[in-house]
Amino acid sequence: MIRVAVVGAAGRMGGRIITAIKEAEGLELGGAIERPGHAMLGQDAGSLAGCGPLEVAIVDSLEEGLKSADVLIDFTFPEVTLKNVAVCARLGKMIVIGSTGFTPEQRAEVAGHARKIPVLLAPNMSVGVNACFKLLKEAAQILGDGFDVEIVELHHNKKKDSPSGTAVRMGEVVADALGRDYNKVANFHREGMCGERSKEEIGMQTVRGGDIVGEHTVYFIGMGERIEITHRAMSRDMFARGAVRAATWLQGQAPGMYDMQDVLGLR
Ligand SMILES: NC(=O)C1=CN([C@@H]2O[C@H](COP(=O)(O)OP(=O)(O)OC[C@H]3O[C@@H](n4cnc5c(N)ncnc54)[C@H](OP(=O)(O)O)[C@@H]3O)[C@@H](O)[C@H]2O)C=CC1
Ligand SMILES: O=C(O)C1=N[C@H](C(=O)O)C[C@H](O)C1
Repeated sequence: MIRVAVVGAAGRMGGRIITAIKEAEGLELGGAIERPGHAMLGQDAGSLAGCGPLEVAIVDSLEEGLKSADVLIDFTFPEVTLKNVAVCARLGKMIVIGSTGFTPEQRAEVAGHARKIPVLLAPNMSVGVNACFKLLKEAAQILGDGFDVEIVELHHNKKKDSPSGTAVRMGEVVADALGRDYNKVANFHREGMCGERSKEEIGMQTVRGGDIVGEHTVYFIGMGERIEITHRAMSRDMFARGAVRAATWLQGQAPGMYDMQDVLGLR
């Protein structure tokens, strides 16, 4: 039995992940962690998630929450995850990271800890989005420099980071395939007399509102024709199932950085 702890247990993703653990074969919830002072501390994590009591109370100490766990699933925020991955490295526990919004420096810090433990970091755990990454690479290679690339993402009004981690990865995949540096060609802002569009830039647009789970469209816009590759998430459950699949896949892996492309055999 693989014992999984969940940090951010009372969050939108935390509850879905706890339910996915309960529904999965060969896994059980080993710990549930929330931030100090959280109103749900002491509550049964399963009851709070809506999947029935699991006899695991939500605690505010990561060390305590990890005592009966082999692997941690972390869907929180970069600053929180950085502290958590350091604790996991110290305790020799594996970690699956779904948090988004990392700077390149923060990603490098996570990778430093991956010298000691297996770390899976993926901005999107869904099979569909990971298939899209492959489709985008191929589309960019076929279409080349003759098509302008624009990326639009839509999310709920509670999302804190922008653009989404998925949109950033889509931009990186397309930029790589076109031989460009994403950090140099991403254009996040057009306003006023900003001039004609450059050939190299990749436009990154963000929409926030209501309860949209997550939608991403990459436009390849040519002269007289346009290709759109879109992924729409209808619920958070496939992200949660992806995270649980990743936690299972990590068992027995050597220390290092992995992502969902490894889990799904898409490398
Ligand atoms: N990789 C993927 O497939 C997906 C990634 N995500 C990402 O997951 C992250 C979380 O998203 P979501 O669930 O919607 O966000 P939520 O805000 O609903 O959940 C985050 C939870 O973490 C808690 N938290 C904050 N600080 C700490 C701390 N120090 N220790 C423990 N828990 C803490 C929050 O508590 P409080 O609210 O009280 O601050 C909250 O309950 C985001 O970065 C999002 O982009 C989301 C969906 C899919
Ligand atoms: O915050 C969210 O909700 C989501 N975040 C991820 C991201 O930033 O890409 C994945 C998904 O789109 C939902």
